[in-house]
Amino acid sequence: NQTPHSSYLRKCISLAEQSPPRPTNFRVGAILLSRKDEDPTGLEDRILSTGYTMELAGNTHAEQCCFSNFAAVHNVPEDEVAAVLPNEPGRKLIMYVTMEPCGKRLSGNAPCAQRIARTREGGRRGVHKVFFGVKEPETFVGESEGCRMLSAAGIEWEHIAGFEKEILTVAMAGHENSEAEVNAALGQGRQGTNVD
Ligand SMILES: Nc1nc(=O)c(N)c(NC[C@H](O)[C@H](O)[C@H](O)COP(=O)(O)O)[nH]1
Ligand SMILES: [Zn+2]
Repeated sequence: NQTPHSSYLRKCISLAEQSPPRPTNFRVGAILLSRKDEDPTGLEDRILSTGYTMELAGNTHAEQCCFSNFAAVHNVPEDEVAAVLPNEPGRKLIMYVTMEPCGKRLSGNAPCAQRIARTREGGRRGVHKVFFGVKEPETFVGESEGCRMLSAAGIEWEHIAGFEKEILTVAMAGHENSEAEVNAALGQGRQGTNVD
């Protein structure tokens, strides 16, 4: 199967490993790219931006940094990124994230599913699909709402199995008893399901 998902998730894990460990969030990595329609191999992908948790100042999430970095290159603030994202016929915007985009944040900051949904403002196609390696564990906000919010915004999502333990180990490295938390999250039985 010549899908590029595994190599992108491995790249996202490397990004997540650059995130400073904290007990109050997860270390996550994200990639934004443009993919040619009908190109399952991803050989014609164009990487647009990357991000990892707390890459940028403040309590920032990987997906948020991914958009902020792209917006900065185009001299607009992150909340105007929709206007500068490519909107080309024959190509679609795709995101790879180690973890399901958050639907709620304990800090109250705008969740990433909302930021992703906002890329479709102004009738632009915005992000078409999000691939992630794990559902968000229930550590902070209980049952995650991210996938439901993406679906509600007409954005497809898909869980790519096979990297759960690795992704969770990186994500929870700053947590107390992280090993036990990783195993609990793996056992939650929510990993590996494609239904939200
Ligand atoms: N998809 C995703 N990318 C991230 O970069 C990140 N850190 C999380 N983490 C989700 C988790 O639910 C929140 O980190 C907590 O709810 C605390 O909220 P804050 O991060 O302080 O806003 N999720
Ligand atoms: Zn988030």
